[in-house]
Amino acid sequence: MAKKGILLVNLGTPDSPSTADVRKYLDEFLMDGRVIDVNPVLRTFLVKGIIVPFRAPKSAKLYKAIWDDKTGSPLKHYSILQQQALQQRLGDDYMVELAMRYQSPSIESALTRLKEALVSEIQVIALFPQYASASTGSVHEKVMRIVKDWQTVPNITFTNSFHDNELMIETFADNAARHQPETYDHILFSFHGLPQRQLRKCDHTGNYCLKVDGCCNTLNDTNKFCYSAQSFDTARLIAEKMNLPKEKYTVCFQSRLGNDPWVKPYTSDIIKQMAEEGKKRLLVLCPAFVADCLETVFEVTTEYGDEFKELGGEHVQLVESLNDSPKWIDALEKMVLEG
Ligand SMILES: C=CC1=C(C)c2cc3[nH]c(cc4nc(cc5[nH]c(cc1n2)c(C)c5CCC(=O)O)C(CCC(=O)O)=C4C)c(C)c3C=C
Ligand SMILES: [Fe+2]
Ligand SMILES: [Fe+2]
Repeated sequence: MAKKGILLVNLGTPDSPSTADVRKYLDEFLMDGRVIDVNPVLRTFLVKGIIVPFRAPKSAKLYKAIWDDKTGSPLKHYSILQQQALQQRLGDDYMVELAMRYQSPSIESALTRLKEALVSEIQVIALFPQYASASTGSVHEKVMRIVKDWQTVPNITFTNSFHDNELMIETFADNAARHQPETYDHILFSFHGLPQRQLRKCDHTGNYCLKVDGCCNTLNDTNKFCYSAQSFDTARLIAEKMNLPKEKYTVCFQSRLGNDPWVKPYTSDIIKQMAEEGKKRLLVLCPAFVADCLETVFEVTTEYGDEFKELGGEHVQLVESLNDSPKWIDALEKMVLEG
């Protein structure tokens, strides 16, 4: 019997923390028209002329700080563990491949392996809980661009988002519980940021996102594909699971790039506000990521940790991501079995 193919795709990471490899990674990532969504001439000028030359040496230092001698990039390491654990769970009727949207292993190589194994169908799971054109949308576009040249295109399904997946929500809550949240002054749900322009572009009505007061603080039929609305909803569900009252947590957005306005509130502003309010200990969950990576390990623990201490705070504690927690693998298994 033909196997069913599963393609797990995460964002990607440099092949090594050398400046040359980080430059190559940033170049491929930021030249994606769904990431830096301006016209191609301006994008080429901004990315190749300004952002990459200045950012690559700085980012290489950050990657060196999180690079493990044996396992390399945390993002790739945990992604491999997730793929292996899911393959083991699903058994021989399935073939689970891992790809990265940028750098390696490439989506093209993973799809070729599935094609050569003559899988009966392919389920693509972009490993981003909340939908954004710059993440999930880009993975789906890339897959479609590759298979359009195949003579035989098998049945392919795409998982658009899984921001409210129950087992995923439980895993984040379980991970937080191990840190005794009651011993912290406040809990932050810090999501990866996105330019505001990209939220507006995903609003098919053109008059809701960032136009109506509190537009995306709750999820509804109009904003159900909005990255910000899905993020607020993920945070609400984890908070409910943790029995957190509303006043005990704040949703915020980290990792800005460039000078355009990004989704608010910014994590850096909230860190400052927390210090001004005399809060000393912060517990931070990052539910936009299914694996620990530069944005969690370095940005939250080191950058925000140092910033908070300089402002009078005492400690910023990161809650580890889903990584290879058995319950998260249960969640992936269920996504596959329920199609
Ligand atoms: C959670 C999903 C992600 C979205 C949406 C996203 C959008 C987005 N990102 C940038 C710029 C950068 N992101 C970087 C790292 C990074 N981003 C994500 C996920 C999303 N990005 C992950 C998982 C990572 C970590 C990768 C790793 O190797 O650990 C970086 C590189 C790091 C750095 O140089 O600081 C950049 C740059 C933009 C512009 C954007 C939306 C427009
Ligand atoms: Fe990013
Ligand atoms: Fe929105």
